[in-house]
Amino acid sequence: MSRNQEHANDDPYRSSLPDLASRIYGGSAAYANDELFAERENLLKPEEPTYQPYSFGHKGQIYDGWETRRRREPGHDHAIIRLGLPGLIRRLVVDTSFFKGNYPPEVSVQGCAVEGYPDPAELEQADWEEILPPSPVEGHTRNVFDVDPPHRYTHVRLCMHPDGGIARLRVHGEPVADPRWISDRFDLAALENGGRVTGCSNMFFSSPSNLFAPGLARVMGEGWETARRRDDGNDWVSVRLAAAGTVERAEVDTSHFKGNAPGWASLSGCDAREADPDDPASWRELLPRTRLQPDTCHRFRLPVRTEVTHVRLDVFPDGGMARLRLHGRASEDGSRHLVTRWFNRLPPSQARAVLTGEAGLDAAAAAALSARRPLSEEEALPTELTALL
Ligand SMILES: NC(=O)NC(NC(N)=O)C(=O)[O-]
Repeated sequence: MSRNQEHANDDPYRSSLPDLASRIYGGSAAYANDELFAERENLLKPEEPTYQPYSFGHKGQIYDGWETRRRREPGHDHAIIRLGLPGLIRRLVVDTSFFKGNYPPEVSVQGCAVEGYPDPAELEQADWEEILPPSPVEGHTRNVFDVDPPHRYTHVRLCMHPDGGIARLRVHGEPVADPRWISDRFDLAALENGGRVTGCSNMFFSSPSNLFAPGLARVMGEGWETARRRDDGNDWVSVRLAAAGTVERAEVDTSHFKGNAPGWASLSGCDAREADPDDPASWRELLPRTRLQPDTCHRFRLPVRTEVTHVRLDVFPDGGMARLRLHGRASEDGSRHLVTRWFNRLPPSQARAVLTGEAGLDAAAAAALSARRPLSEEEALPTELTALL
């Protein structure tokens, strides 16, 4: 774990991972033991925090964050967040912007993974695992912590030692889909299914990860937008699919981009199981250069159907796009990858709950299968797991 109180932009890889807790992806501030001064929901707002000096409500100065009262008893304050995208957490940003005389001297973060829809009282009883031990933070600062916990979490708990206020909590990480919710044909590029941006020519105005976010973009800022190009090249983004598979249909959505949609787009694919994605010769055209309209969701059936692990979108010459959907089917080894990646990363308590619940194993058999992890992606799946799909 490393700590950096300057700025997250030193390592674009981790900060460009999606914020698993963001309200944009359905994150929810399920509980806080106290929020007298400012509400816990502010923690998950996608926009940067703001502050207006000398603005007083009934409880005190108004802050854009989560703020508890001054503690007069021993202990600490905590909030529980349900991740919109459960996954592997790689970077925490504890943003104390504008909290100067009232930030917590230390914070800690734990994670848990639970089946179903627990209420706050049930969540308090979950098996919480340490992600960040109590660690000092500065006021009015983006406090960045790189972390590598081994498990896929559905919830995180943020603790302030002993009390205070935090503007935003960002939980950057790699979403890991629950394969029980993946159907035969699905969006192989969607973040929620495990698609991940691997490269991009330009992200001046907004992040390419937005292309693969759930739902529709509400405004231009929720898409991917490049700067105006002043050379002969073209902009592009590449994505590693959630699983190896065949893309059958693409949705190329330029909604909200009216004066800045690309004129044309093309798609190409690469199979990293047998070729190097860094070698331009490894890429094969899936959709030829095709004219686009501004502010339009285009749907294309792909003329070339071949198994790929990566897809690249080229836009000509530049511009912005709201969403890119790549609907298709996982290959046999791709399906196996989706199941093993999920199952191997479940904390032991959730693995046992899955196996004794839906899979119907007794406690001893569940413990034995759980202990066989990590399962190899090369071998056939145990029947108890295929039965869940
Ligand atoms: N001026 C303050 O910010 N005071 C208090 N906080 C709010 N929100 O008024 C406090 O005690 O932390």
